[in-house]
Amino acid sequence: MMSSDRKVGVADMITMSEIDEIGINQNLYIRYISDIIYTYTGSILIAVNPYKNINIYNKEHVFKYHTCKLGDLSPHVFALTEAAFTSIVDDHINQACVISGESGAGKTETTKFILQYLCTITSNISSWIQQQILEANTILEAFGNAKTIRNDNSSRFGKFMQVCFDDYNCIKGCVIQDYLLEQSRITFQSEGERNYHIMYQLVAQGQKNIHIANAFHLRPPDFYKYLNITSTEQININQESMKFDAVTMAFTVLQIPQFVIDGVFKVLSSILWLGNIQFLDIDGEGCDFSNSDQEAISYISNLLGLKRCDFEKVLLIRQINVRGNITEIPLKIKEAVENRHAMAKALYSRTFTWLVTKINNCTNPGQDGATFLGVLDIFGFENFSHNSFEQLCINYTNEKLHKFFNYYVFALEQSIYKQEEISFDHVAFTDNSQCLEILEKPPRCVFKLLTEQCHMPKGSDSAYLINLHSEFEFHPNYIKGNDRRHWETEFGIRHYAGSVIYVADGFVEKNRDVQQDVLFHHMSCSEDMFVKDLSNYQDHQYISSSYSRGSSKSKCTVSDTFRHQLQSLIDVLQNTKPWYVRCIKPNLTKRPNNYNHSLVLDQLKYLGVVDIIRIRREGYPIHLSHEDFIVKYKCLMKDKSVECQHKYVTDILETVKLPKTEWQFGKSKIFLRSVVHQLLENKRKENVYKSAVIIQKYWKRFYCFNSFLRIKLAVLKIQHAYKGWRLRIDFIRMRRSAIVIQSHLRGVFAREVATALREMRRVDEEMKKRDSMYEQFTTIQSNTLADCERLNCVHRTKLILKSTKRESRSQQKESHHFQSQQYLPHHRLHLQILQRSILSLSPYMKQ
Ligand SMILES: Nc1ncnc2c1ncn2[C@@H]1O[C@H](COP(=O)(O)OP(=O)(O)OP(=O)(O)O)[C@@H](O)[C@H]1O
Repeated sequence: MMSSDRKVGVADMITMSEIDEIGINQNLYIRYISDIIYTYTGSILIAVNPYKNINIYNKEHVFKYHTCKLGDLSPHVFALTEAAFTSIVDDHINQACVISGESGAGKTETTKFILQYLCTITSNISSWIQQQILEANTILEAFGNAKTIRNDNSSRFGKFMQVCFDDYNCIKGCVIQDYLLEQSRITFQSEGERNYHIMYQLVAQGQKNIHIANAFHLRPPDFYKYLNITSTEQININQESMKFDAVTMAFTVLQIPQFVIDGVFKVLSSILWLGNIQFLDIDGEGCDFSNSDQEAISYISNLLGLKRCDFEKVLLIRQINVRGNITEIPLKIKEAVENRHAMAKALYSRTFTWLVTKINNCTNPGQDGATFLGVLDIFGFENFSHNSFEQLCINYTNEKLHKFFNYYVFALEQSIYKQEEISFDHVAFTDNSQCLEILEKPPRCVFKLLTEQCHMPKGSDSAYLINLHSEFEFHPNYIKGNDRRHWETEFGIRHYAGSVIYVADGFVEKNRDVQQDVLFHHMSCSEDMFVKDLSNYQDHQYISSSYSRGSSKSKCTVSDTFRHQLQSLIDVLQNTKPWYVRCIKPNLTKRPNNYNHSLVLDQLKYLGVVDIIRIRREGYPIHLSHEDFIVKYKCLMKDKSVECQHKYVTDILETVKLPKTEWQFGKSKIFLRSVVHQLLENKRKENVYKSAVIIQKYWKRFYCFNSFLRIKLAVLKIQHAYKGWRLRIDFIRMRRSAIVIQSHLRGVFAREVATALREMRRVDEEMKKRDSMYEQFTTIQSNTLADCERLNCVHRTKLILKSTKRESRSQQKESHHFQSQQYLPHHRLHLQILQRSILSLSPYMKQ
C-alpha cells in the first residue's frame, strides 16, 4: 500500500506488479484526467473514485464529448453515455448502462453524471421533463440514502432508471424501478451510521421553523430514539435545513400538491414518535403504555388522523384470523416492541414505494413503445463482520448480474465461436452458475427453504439453518463451517467475489415482512388524504403475490418479491445493448490521492475486468455476417460488383492490408479483433466523411441555386408590381393635374367667350340701334322728301338730300370703321386663345 502522504498517480497503478503478473497492463488503456481515472476495456468503463470535486463534469465537458465517438477523447463517463445515446439514435436499440462496484465506489455519482449528460444534450426541447427527472433524484436521495461507515451518502436501495426517448431522440419521460430498500435502518443503525437523510432534514427544519415544528409535532434531533441509536454525531441544522428546502422544491417541480407533501412529513414524524414508545410489561403476559408514551400516542394518532383507541389497540393487540373468526391476543412486551418497529418500517417503506410510483406518474413517458437508455445503480457486493438477510439479497443480486455479465461477455461469445467453427483458445472465466443454483434453483435452494420456513406457523431461524445444513452440506458453494459452535447460528456461501458468512438470526422474520394490515385498515379511514391514499396503495408485494400465486393466502415473502423483480430486470437487460461502468474504490478511508493497490486489484478481479481484458485480447469481439460486412465496408472498394461474397470480403480486408491473424471466417460470419475493426471503422468513416462532403457540396449548390432562382423570381415579381403601382400613381396624379388645368382653362376660355359674346351682343345692339336710327332717318328723309316734293322745292331738296346722303354715308363709314377698328382685334385674340386651349387640351380630350 502506498504511503498516504505521497501523491499517487495513474502511472503507479498501471505498473502495479500484480497487474503485470496477470499480463494485462498493455491492454489497459488508462489516461489521466486530473485525478479521476477513467479507462476503457471495450465498452466497459472503469472509473476510480477521486474522492474530491474535479471540474470535468460541467457543461463545457458535456458539449466536448457530445457527437464524439468512443475513444476520440479521453475516457469519460460522458463518452460512454454518448456512445450509448448514439447507438439509440443510429440503431434504435434499447441500451443499458450497468453501474457496479462496492459501496462508496461512486455508482450513484456516476448515475447522476449520466442523467445530467442526457438531460443537457437533449434539453433544447423538453426541458421540464428533464428537470423533473433530475429533481426525482433529489427526492430519492433524501428518502433512500443514508450515512454508512463506508459512504456518507450511501444508496440503501437499488434502482433502474429507464430514460425514454421519442422518435426525435428527445427525452420523453423516465421510469424508475426500485429494489429492496433497507428497512432495518429505520429502527436500527450501526455505530457511526445514520438513519435516512430525510429524517434529519425534517427535524432540522423543525428547529429552524416553529410553524413546521408545530404542524408536525417535531422535537430536537436528540429527542428521537430512532435517530440516536448509536450515533452521537451532532447534526448541522443549517445544512440539513437547506437540504430540506431542496427536497420541498423537488416536490414542487414534480407537481406534488402541498397537502400530500405535508402528509409525507406527517408520516415521517409519526415514525420518529413510534420509536419513542416504551411499553410496560404486565406479568410477562402482556404490556401497556408508560406515562411517557401518552404524548407519543396522541401525536401519532393526530398526525395519522387515527382514532386514539384504534391506534392503542394496534400497538398492544395482535389479531389472528382462524377460519373467519378473529381472535385478539395481547402482545408481550418484546412482541409489542418488534410490532412497533415493524409498523415504522412498513410506514416508511410504503411511503418510499408510494414516492417512486408518484415520480413515475409524473415522469411517465406514455404508452408508445419508445426506446430507452436504462441506468442500473445497484448495491455492490457486501461482506461485513455481521452479514444478515439484506446482505444475502444484495450478494444474490450481484451473482445474478455477474452471471448476466458472464453470459454477455464470455459464454455467449464462446458459444458463437464454436457454432461458427472458428479456432480460438478457450478463455477461462469465473463462472458463478453453481453459486446461483444453490441460491435460487427450485425445488430446494437457499431462498426456497427460507420461504418454506416463513409459511410454517412455527418457522424459525434455527430450523431453517438445520434444513440448509442437511440439504447443502456437500455443495461446493456452501460453507457449514469448521467451528461446530457456530453451526446453529451461521452458514456461508462461496460467492464469485469471495466467501461470506451469514448470521441466520432474524432471517425468517425479515423475509416474512409482516404486513401491518390492521394499521393500514385504520389508516384507510384517516382524515388525512395522503395517509388514506397510502393505506389504499397496493404494495408491490401484494401485486406480485396476486399474479404469481393467484391466492391471497400465501403471500409472497420479501425474497420472493425480490427474486421476481430481479428476474424481470435481467429479462429487460437481456433485450438491451449493455454498457458497463465498473466503479473502483481507491481506499477505505475516503481520502483523495490515496490508492490501496490490493484493494483496487481485488475489485478489478471480482468485477470481471481482468477476465474481460483477456477475452478482448484473445477473442474476436466483432462479428458481422458477410452481407452486413459488405454493406458496411463496400465503400472502401472501387469495384462495387459482388460476385462471390466470401471473395469480396477477403478483397476488402486485403485492400486495407489487414494481417490474416487478426480476422477469421466463420460459417456465416466474419470475426474481427478490436484493432482490426477500429482500423476498418476509421477508414470507413473517412470515406463516409468524404462522400458526405461531396453530397453536401452538391446539395448546397442545388439548394443555393434553387434559392437564387426563387429569389430572382420573387424580385422580378416585386419589381413588376412596384413599377405598375408607380406608373398607376403617376398616371392618377397627372390625370388629376390635367383635370385641374382643363377646368382652369375651360374657365378662362368660357369667361373670355362670355366676355366676347357680351361685347358682340352689345355691338349688335348698337348696330341694331343705329340701324333703327338709320331707318328712322330714312323714314324721316322719305317723309321730308315727300314733303319737299309736295312743296316743290325739288332742288333744295336734292341738295339737302345730297348733303344728307353724304353725311349719312360718312357717318355709316365712320360707324363701320369704328366698329371694325374696335372689335376685330378682340375677335382675333379670342380666336387665338380658343385655338391654343383646344390644342393644349386635345391629348386629354381624346381620352
Ligand atoms: N466522480 C466523482 N467525483 C467526485 N467525487 C466522487 C465521484 N464519485 C464519487 N465521489 C465521492 O464518493 C462518494 C461516494 O460515492 P457514491 O455515493 O456514488 O458511491 P456508491 O457506489 O453509490 O455507494 P453506495 O453503494 O453506498 O450507494 C460521494 O459522496 C462523493 O463524495
